[in-house]
Amino acid sequence: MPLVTSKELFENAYKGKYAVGAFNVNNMEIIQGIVDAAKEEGSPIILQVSAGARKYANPIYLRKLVEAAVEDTDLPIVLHLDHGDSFEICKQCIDDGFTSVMIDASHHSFEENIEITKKVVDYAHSKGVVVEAELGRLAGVEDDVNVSAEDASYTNPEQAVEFVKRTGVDSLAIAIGTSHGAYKFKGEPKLDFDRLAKISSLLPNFPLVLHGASTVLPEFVEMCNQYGGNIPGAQGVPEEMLTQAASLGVCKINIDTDLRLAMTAAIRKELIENPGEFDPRKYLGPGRNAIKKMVQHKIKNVLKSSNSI
Ligand SMILES: O=C(CO)COP(=O)(O)O
Ligand SMILES: O=C[C@H](O)COP(=O)(O)O
Ligand SMILES: [Zn+2]
Ligand SMILES: [Zn+2]
Repeated sequence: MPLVTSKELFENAYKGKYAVGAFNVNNMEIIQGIVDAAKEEGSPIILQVSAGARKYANPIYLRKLVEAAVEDTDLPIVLHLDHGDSFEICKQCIDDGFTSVMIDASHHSFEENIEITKKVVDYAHSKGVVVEAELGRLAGVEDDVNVSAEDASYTNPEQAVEFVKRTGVDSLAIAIGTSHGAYKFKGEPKLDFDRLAKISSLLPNFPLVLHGASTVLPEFVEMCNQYGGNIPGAQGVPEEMLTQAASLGVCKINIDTDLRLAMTAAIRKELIENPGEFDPRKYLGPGRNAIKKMVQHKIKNVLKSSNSI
């Protein structure tokens, strides 16, 4: 099966009250770990590429690796641009064969966000590609720009309706208290579920997207710290909150930090326990396994998208 768009995946997810995982990819082992997990769970999957990933791995390599995953597994896989910050990068990815792009003009004014998003939607739709946009601002580090928690603002439900109507966008990332990275909450984790329910009720049958949705699993933070790491006070979104969000119209849940932590923890352990080892396969292999196990757990127990293809 060729790469797919997320249209049908989101329709099914919306009806089934589950979410499709969108995982960030940067190299072969990460792609293989995620895709193996999805294959075992019989789940569709979104592989997303950030501007940073394009810079690190070279866009051609990533695209070819994802094509290899499609050929190898026959799974419904979406190739998605994460946080595209201009029409130009979105167009580049659309022309390169991506089936989905995100235009993140959330740092612009409401009117400018609409204008930029609409331009991407018009081009993408003419090529059969779907578009995700963002309204509201997430706290934390995003797009290489530091947005302080005070500056972050949650999505306005009425504006969300107007935004979707005027842009024709296919899905919308909303801000309800999540943030990118490993330090999401200072005290008790808290998301604005009333706001999510309101947005969802005003936009029936419309897929919402949750960014900054890593849980920062204590198991991996502890393993990193045990084997020479220094990641104190890291905290993410509790898994039950993600499942709850999926039942309220969130059809796409973005996870990157949990991949980073799982892989790093496994590699740290391997290198410390086997100081004489210098074959990269001996530590990248366990890194890939750790990703597979973590993603399989997310798909099965948190996002609940198993056996949905
Ligand atoms: O939203 C994300 C990518 O767009 C990833 O969020 P995390 O940092 O919580 O994994
Ligand atoms: O949204 C942020 C993702 O985690 C991607 O991060 P990155 O820009 O460092 O690749
Ligand atoms: Zn953003
Ligand atoms: Zn994001």
